[in-house]
Amino acid sequence: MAGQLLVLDNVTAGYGLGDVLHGVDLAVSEGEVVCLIGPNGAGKSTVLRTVSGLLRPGGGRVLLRGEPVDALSPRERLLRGIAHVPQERSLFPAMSVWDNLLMGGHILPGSRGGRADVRRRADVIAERFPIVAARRGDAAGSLSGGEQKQVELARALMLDPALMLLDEPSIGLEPRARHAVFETVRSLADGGRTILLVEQNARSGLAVSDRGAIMESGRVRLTGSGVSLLADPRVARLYLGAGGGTRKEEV
Ligand SMILES: Nc1ncnc2c1ncn2[C@@H]1O[C@H](COP(=O)(O)OP(=O)(O)OP(=O)(O)O)[C@@H](O)[C@H]1O
Repeated sequence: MAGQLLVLDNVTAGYGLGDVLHGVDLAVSEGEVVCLIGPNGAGKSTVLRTVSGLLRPGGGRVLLRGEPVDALSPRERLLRGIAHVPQERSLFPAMSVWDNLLMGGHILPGSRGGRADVRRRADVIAERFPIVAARRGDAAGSLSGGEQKQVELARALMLDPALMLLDEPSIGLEPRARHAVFETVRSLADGGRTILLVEQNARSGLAVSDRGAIMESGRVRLTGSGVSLLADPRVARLYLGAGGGTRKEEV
């Protein structure tokens, strides 16, 4: 299909004790936001790791713009535009917010990586993330979890990535910070960013996504538009909380 940025074709992968992914097929088009949902242990984070290169697939292919990237290192994939924001905190806590942001750009090769270019890009991004401007000199570790997540998202944007992989960005955050994360994802989506998102807050995740993909036991079982999955009674019963009502922990 034209415009497909990322394709996973029959991908198998695991951590040495047998496969966790048992033939994952998934495609993400340019400019599309796709949300992976499913029970704990279904393999959602593992899918993101096979895309960013933290894990090599045992079988199948991962294609970026039609070219296999399976053999590339995480760094090489980053340079091709795949930015992974992991679930766990990933800022350097003793470094300032600003230096953390600049770190996001230093991998840029050649002239794109010139210090002035990196600073200019950081200035542009700081305008979009008020927390970066407000706390730029503070140690990143002194920020709340939600604020750190915003800085992580800002840092990932330093490379102007072709594809953002966001692993449960709302997990563990209090409601206001969770809301802010979904607002950020929505504004990235509105700006045309291509995103593969993993979310436990399935309702909120699907609401900011063009499409959802439901994973179970290492396979994608069902895909559909975010709107259609939200309206599907089986999906509502299994993944969105009984009766389709908004669960307390959701935005
Ligand atoms: N580093 C690892 N080493 C060994 N096994 C792992 C590792 N990471 C994940 N697993 C196992 O792989 C399986 C899938 O985990 P994964 O984190 O991809 O699931 P998930 O769908 O993202 O679920 P969750 O919402 O719980 O994170 C689980 O059985 C998990 O225990």
